[in-house]
Amino acid sequence: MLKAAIIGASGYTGAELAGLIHGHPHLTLAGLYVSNGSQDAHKPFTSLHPRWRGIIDLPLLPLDDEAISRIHTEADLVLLATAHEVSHDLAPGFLAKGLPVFDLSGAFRVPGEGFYDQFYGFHHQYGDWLAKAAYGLAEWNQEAIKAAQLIAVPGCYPTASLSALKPLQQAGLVAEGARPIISAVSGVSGAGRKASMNNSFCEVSLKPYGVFNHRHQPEISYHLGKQVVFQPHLGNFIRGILATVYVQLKDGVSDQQIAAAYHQAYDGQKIVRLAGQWPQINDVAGTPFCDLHWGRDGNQLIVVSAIDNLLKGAASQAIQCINIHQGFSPVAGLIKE
Ligand SMILES: NC(=O)C1=CN([C@@H]2O[C@H](COP(=O)(O)OP(=O)(O)OC[C@H]3O[C@@H](n4cnc5c(N)ncnc54)[C@H](OP(=O)(O)O)[C@@H]3O)[C@@H](O)[C@H]2O)C=CC1
Ligand SMILES: CC(=O)N[C@@H](CCC(=O)OP(=O)(O)O)C(=O)O
Repeated sequence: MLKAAIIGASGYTGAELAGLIHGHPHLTLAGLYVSNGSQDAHKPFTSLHPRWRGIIDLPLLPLDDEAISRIHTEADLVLLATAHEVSHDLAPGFLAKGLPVFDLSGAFRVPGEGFYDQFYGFHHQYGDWLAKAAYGLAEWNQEAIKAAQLIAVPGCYPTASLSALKPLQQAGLVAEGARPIISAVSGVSGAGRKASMNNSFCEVSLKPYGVFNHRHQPEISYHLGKQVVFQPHLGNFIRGILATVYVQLKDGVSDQQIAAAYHQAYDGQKIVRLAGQWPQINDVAGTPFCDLHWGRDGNQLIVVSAIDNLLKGAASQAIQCINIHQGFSPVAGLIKE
């Protein structure tokens, strides 16, 4: 069994990771950590996440110097379920000790001079690690994930969007001049567990946000190799993302070419399902799946992609990355085989 330490374990994605690792055939928990000074330090994990009561009876430990030394000596791998700047600051220390790091934040996803200053509001200090990190889009980057010590698990909207778009782009079916348009709705858990006015129950209402300035637009464009228009919306539900993607096809693209692109990409991949009907959030919430379906009218293609933002959009994709990195079955701990 490999011992996995989770930093940020009281948060929404951290708690999902704890549950997945607890049930994983080859992984065991090597500590659940929160910030040094967290108001939740030393509380039982289950006092915040009672659905794990009687199952994961571990305390939330403060990440002080002693805890960091303990992780260095006792853990086999580290999961960072922390904010971007926190991951940026923490990852290099664990990497320097030789530990593999799986980071759920955006801190190591997109290389490029000035990218973090512009889209994340901080100056990136670790260009060497940024350049070496593998982008953990599990169905697409297996060789890089296997080889890297640092895996940057993609954002939730990028996972839904890239899963829909990459087969078409790889097959060369997308019209040259036109930008694919992604209109996506996320549940409120996408904003994390910390209280804010935006995610308070009485304030949440279906609405757009981040118009022309959301950091996932450049993440999607960079990893697709083509500029996209990306528009997120906040929905009044807890978990899940539904992304509707509008793609202009090249002249002459046949139905068979579209189907072949998706089948070539995903046949044999158990997590991405070609649903055969329009996906809906209820079919994927609480699961590691990404469901896809498409329809066309002439050169206009619409692809719909549905995921659970906390799972395929974060925690279960991190487990897929660990599985690939360690040579386990790619779906170990996620789907019964
Ligand atoms: N929510 C989602 O759907 C997705 C989130 N992500 C990314 O994953 C990361 C985690 O997101 P999410 O789970 O939603 O966030 P939450 O806000 O729910 O949780 C953040 C966690 O980090 C802990 N934390 C904060 N500061 C530190 C610190 N200095 N050292 C150690 N632990 C710290 C918090 O506990 P405390 O403050 O008590 O210390 C808490 O456990 C973020 O980078 C997010 O962008 C990625 C994809 C999807
Ligand atoms: C609803 C909501 O607020 N969603 C988050 C996306 C969360 C996510 O994917 O995480 P990364 O920040 O790690 O990329 C947002 O739009 O910022």
